[in-house]
Order: sequence, then structure tokens, then C-alpha cells
Amino acid sequence: MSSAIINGKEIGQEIRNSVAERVTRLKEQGLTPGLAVVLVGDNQASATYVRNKQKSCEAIGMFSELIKLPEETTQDALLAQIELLNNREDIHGILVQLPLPKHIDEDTVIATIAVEKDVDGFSPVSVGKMMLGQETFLPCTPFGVMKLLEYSGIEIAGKHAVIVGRSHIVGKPMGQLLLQKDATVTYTHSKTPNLPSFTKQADILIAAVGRANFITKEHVKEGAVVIDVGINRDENNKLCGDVNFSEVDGIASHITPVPGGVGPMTITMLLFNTVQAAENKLALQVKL
Ligand SMILES: NC(=O)C1=CN([C@@H]2O[C@H](COP(=O)(O)OP(=O)(O)OC[C@H]3O[C@@H](n4cnc5c(N)ncnc54)[C@H](OP(=O)(O)O)[C@@H]3O)[C@@H](O)[C@H]2O)C=CC1
Ligand SMILES: Nc1nc(=O)c2c([nH]1)NC[C@@H]1CN(c3ccc(C(=O)N[C@@H](CCC(=O)O)C(=O)O)cc3)C=[N+]21
Repeated sequence: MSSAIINGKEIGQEIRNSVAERVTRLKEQGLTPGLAVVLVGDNQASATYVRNKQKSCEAIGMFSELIKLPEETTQDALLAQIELLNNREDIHGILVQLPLPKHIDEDTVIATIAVEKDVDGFSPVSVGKMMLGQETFLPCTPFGVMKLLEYSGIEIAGKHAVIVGRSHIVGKPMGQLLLQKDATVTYTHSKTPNLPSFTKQADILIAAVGRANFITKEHVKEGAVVIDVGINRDENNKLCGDVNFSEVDGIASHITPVPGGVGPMTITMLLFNTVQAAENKLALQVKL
């Protein structure tokens, strides 16, 4: 029997509809949620993602602005741009597209984003709050994965979640969010010996490796839920995930496709966080 497909496009659309309603209510109160996306250099993949983000904003009535800076932009010039955005009344969320050119220090740039506008949830304060279980913007990709699990009725408490990958934007926060929902969490990475011996134990397996078709049937336990975060190009330049879908299909109970799985959820949660940022600002104004 084939695995149940978790449809990120469909679940994402359902969430976007409710976000769109919140946009309408904000506009009635004279506030249009605004997202600024900062893109440095001309990385092809980044440009595509940025376009998707902008289109998605516009589709639900949000304002979006692209700040496109040349590859040779200095770190100081970028920081100055972020300061401008921090101070703008019409911008509620700021996203600096990663990766940045090598001569720019990502940590310094991210730490400059005002925490109330950090809709990616990457700044040290946002990350710290998330670790402490305090209210904050959650990083969009792991947040989107949590929504996929929730909407698919997959139980997390008591389950063994194994994460492959420990990046700051996906793997690490993913484990933290699953832990908060009472999963038992194992992190694996490039220094993990005998990876299948760990992944085979997973009730919930999260692949965030960045290698096409890396997770094969030898990694997956019968009946596991497999979430494929990877966005890669195969040898034919076709979009594919970290999971070898055709091998794992039938072994997993549930599986996310690429495209149409986690990717659309990342953008959905970015819209969600930006609307939340605008609502937070309105609530503050009402108090004053
Ligand atoms: N769908 C979406 O919305 C998004 C998708 N992505 C995609 O997700 C994937 C991961 O992204 P990201 O986390 O940023 O990538 P990184 O390259 O930052 O991290 C990859 C992680 O995988 C680990 N890894 C690499 N090789 C192996 C191996 N052989 N065995 C076990 N672990 C390994 C690395 O370990 P170590 O730490 O030891 O180096 C690292 O922790 C990419 O394909 C990316 O394009 C990313 C963001 C959003
Ligand atoms: N500051 C920052 N925040 C990010 O969230 C961020 C980033 N930098 N840098 C790059 C990664 C990657 N990422 C994706 C978003 C959407 C899709 C997406 O929409 N994917 C579609 C298809 C896309 C296509 O057709 O190319 C899908 O999987 O169905 C993919 C990947 C966000 N990232």
C-alpha cells in the first residue's frame, strides 16, 4: 500500500485563507501588513524564492517590498538598510534572504533586525525565547512542519522524532518545537556514525540534509511519518527532496512530497508571522 501524502499546498492554502481574513480586518482598521524582503546579490535560487514570497503576500492583500542590493554591498551598507526598515511604520516584517555573500557576517546582520519585526524568527532573542517556550516568532520552516503534522492528525507526544540536520534555520529549531510537544528527540548530522541505526528508530523522521534523494528505504521504519524538508536539484535539474520518494513510498505511513510539501508551508508561516507582527503593533497602539 502506498503512503498517505501530506499535501502542503492544500494545508498551506487553508491557513492562508485564515491569514487573508486577518489582513482584511487589519485593513478595516487602517493598517496594511507590510513585509520587506532584502536580497543581496544575484543567487538564482534566492531570486525565485523571493519572487514566490512577494506573489504570496500580494495574493492575500499584504504589502511587500523587495530591497535588492548588489553583490558587492558592504556589511555596513546592509546594516544601514536594515536600520531604515526597523524604523519604517509601513513595514511590520523584515526577511533577509540567506545565504548572504561571503564578505558579510550573517549573525551580525540577523542580530540587527528589530525583534518585533523578525518574522523569520532567526535573531538571537527570538531563538532564545523559542528555547524557553516564550511567545515569539517561530522560524517558518519548522513552524510549517508542526502545522503539517497538526493538520494531518499526527500525534507527537511520546513519539521518537529523529532529525537529520542541525542547521540554525531548520534542524535545530525543528527538534526544539517537537520537544515542546513532548516528543523524544534525537539529532543526527554529518558526524553521526551509522545513520540508519538512528533513523530506523524514528516514528517521525525529519530530513533536512540538503542532498538529493539521500534518505532511502534502509533509513526508514515501517509506518514512520517522513517529512522531507530538502529542496534540491537532481542530475536532470529537476526539483527533488532529501528523501528518495519512490523507495520510501509504501514503507512510511505518511510522507511529504517535493514540491508541494514543506516549501509552501514555509511561505505560509511567513505570511502568518507578518500578519501577527502587524496585529501586535496595532495592539500596542491601542494601549497607548
Ligand atoms: N522547504 C523549505 O522551506 C526549506 C528547505 N530548505 C532545504 O532543506 C535542506 C537543508 O537546509 P539547511 O538546514 O539550510 O542546510 P545546511 O546545509 O545548513 O545543513 C545541512 C545539515 O545536514 C547535515 N548533513 C550533511 N550531510 C550529512 C550526512 N551525510 N549525514 C547526516 N547529516 C548530514 C549537516 O551536518 P553538519 O552540521 O555536521 O554539517 C547539517 O547539519 C536543503 O535542501 C535546503 O534547500 C531549507 C530551508 C527551507
Ligand atoms: N531568510 C531566509 N528565510 C527563509 O525561509 C529561507 C531563506 N532565507 N533562504 C532559502 C530557504 C529556502 N526556502 C524556501 C521557501 C519556499 C520554498 C517553496 O516554495 N518551494 C516550493 C516550490 C518552489 C519551486 O518550484 O522552486 C515547493 O516545495 O513546493 C522552498 C524553499 C526558504 N528559505
